[in-house]
Amino acid sequence: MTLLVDVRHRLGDFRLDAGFASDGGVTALFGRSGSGKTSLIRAIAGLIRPDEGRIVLDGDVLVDTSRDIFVPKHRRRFGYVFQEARLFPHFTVRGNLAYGRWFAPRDAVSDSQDRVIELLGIGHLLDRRPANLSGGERQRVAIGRALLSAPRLLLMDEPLAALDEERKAEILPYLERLRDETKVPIVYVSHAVHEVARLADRVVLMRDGRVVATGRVSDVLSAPAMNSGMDRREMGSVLSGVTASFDPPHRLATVQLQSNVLHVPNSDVAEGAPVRVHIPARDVMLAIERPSGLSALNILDGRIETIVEDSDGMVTVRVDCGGDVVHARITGLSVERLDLQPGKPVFAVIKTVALDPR
Ligand SMILES: Nc1ncnc2c1ncn2[C@@H]1O[C@H](COP(=O)(O)OP(=O)(O)OP(=O)(O)O)[C@@H](O)[C@H]1O
Repeated sequence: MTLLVDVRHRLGDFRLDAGFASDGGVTALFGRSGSGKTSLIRAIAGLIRPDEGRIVLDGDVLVDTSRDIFVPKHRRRFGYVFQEARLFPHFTVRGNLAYGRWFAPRDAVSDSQDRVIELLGIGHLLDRRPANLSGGERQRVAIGRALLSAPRLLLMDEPLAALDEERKAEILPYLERLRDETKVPIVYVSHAVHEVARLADRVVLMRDGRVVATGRVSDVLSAPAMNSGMDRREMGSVLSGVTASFDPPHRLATVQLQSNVLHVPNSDVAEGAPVRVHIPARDVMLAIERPSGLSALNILDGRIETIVEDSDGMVTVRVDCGGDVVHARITGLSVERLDLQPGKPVFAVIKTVALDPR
């Protein structure tokens, strides 16, 4: 699968001038409110006809303004999941799913209904109407309906934004299964760094209608790329590892990184499963001696690579912990007091609660 997007479009005073390429998996359009994520995904969906540009999926030209090509929305065969589920209130869940299926072309190879129902855990809800579902359940049905239309591409615009934290946590594992167990490529709009860190393969970071960075999650969500488009408080590091063991009584997984291990809470992931851990830089402290008597479970030894001063008086320190890069946001005063400088060995103390398993 190859998706090429390159569009320019004016909306009142706002100018969208953005492009990216994706070769499958989950591509997150990420950025602050008003950066143009929704406008860009609407252009991909065919809900906006761009002033200029091209959109090509697997060689199929959907938009090419120079040749006056614009394939209308209903002929693109994309699934769309919005912030709110938009189910048909008078249909049961079964009826809503059947509606999705009805749109699938006869010759389309789609996941079977049973498979989709199982994947999203909605088998016990089939006879209910949307009014009798929780927000998270409604959203799972909306995703099921979109999947059953055999989409070539699934577009998801802040699908979790309307849900409370508990519902978000409930639905995220289903989105992970969707990513891992179906072949449908996904473009996923979000302004929540944790969600993107967990779900996305690639990130397209947007600001003021433009793409300011694009690449692997671990590269784009780390400082300093984040500086260019995100709230500094959200800066962090994304580390990839493998679950080495799981301790059910304490609900703690041990994650093997390149040369360190991390203890990650609230995770019932299987041993051997790949995991991705997002560590907000503000939740990392630095020490020049190995601390003892601390409640923090994760203390990694490393060496300072760079120290970057931010305009707000805070400092971002990049620490190489045996091949994994961890960023710490600390005060300039701490840098002076501890005499921190590139090359100096340090210990990165990570509040365990800050870790989020993939
Ligand atoms: N039809 C329109 N006419 C004029 N301005 C518009 C129109 N649609 C969007 N905009 C403006 O374009 C900018 C980008 O909006 P967009 O919804 O794409 O951003 P976003 O990154 O998705 O934001 P959010 O996370 O808040 O949804 C905003 O400033 C918005 O006010």
